Amino acid sequence: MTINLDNYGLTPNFKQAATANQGQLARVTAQHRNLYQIMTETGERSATVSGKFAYEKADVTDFPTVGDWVMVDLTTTSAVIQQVLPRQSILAREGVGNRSDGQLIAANIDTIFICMSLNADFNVRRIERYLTMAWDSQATPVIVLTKADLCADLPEKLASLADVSLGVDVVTCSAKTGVGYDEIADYVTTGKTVAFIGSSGVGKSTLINCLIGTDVLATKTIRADDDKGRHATTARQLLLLPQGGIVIDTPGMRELQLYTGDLDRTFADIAALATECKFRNCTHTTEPGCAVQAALQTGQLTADRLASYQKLQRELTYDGLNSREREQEKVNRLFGSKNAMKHVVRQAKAKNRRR
Ligand SMILES: Nc1nc2c(ncn2[C@@H]2O[C@H](COP(=O)(O)OP(=O)(O)OP(=O)(O)O)[C@@H](O)[C@H]2O)c(=O)[nH]1
Ligand SMILES: [Zn+2]
Repeated sequence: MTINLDNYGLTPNFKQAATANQGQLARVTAQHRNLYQIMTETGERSATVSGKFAYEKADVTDFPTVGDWVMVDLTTTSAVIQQVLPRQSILAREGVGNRSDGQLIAANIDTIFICMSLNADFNVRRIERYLTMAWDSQATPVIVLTKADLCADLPEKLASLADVSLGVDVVTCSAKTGVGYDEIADYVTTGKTVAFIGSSGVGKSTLINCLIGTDVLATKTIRADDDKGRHATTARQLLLLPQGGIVIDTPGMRELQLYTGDLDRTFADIAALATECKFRNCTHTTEPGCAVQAALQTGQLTADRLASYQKLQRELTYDGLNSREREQEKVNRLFGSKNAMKHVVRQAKAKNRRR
């Protein structure tokens, strides 16, 4: 059996990168802890990483994830992954517990569909968070508004989104009426890899099933009283669509949290205003000559959007820092710097002595 890896998203860039390495090219289609499923030119295989690889790679982000292009040794009884080719895009989430490193969700995605339903789930601020993450992954985001059939005020919702979507395509769809599905399918052409993110129950499985043409993924009716029942999809998957195109759908994809983000891209309006501020390190709070505050006064910028920007900025500053650095960052935020804090502490002590 010969598999045409082009259908699995192989591009000239990855082919080129592969020539510099030994072994066969393959794409990771699933991951179950340390065991990987890979698609090679001769079919699907199970694989593990080489001992050398595991020994040399310190960071979890160095290990393969679904969507990665890898170099494998297929001459041994069980296939061995020796190298991960440089990624064109990578989606990651915040580390669990006290691990500060990220957890990889998927690699080499072309388009990320940010799904949000037009009824209860609709939340412009949440779209902002997803957009920040999507831009940071290097994949192109597309906003998909689902369940249009349940929405009575579409023009208002679209208007409220306009300030946030900034150049991002917005597709409105409904599984009930079929509207918008062709538009979504247009992004998923042969060799293109896509992923769907968004809250539980917004209709991601419904969309994917529609693209596949069968009910490969079980859609779930949400029951508020049964939290466990909602996470029925367990295996990591990379699915080839019958009409061409690839969908990556992993459990991690479904519960994305903000890990890193390209704030200036998501908030291009605020970034542009900030260049007009008098001080280059302006925090846009109380500084004189602040263009962001000025825009707030004129109504050009809403207080909600600025608050959302500042909240994300705080989260991003804390991300990637260890606990001591986080503490330092809090001190900086409260007192400006450690010296300033010492100054405050000295003053307080002096004041106590005077009493
Ligand atoms: N009215 C309406 N219902 C929809 C639409 N799309 C999906 N649903 C329903 O919404 C429910 C949840 O859909 P799913 O596709 O399972 O949602 P999901 O985003 O995959 O959920 P998770 O797997 O938990 O992440 C199901 O009962 C679907 O039938 C739509 O366009 N209109
Ligand atoms: Zn400012």
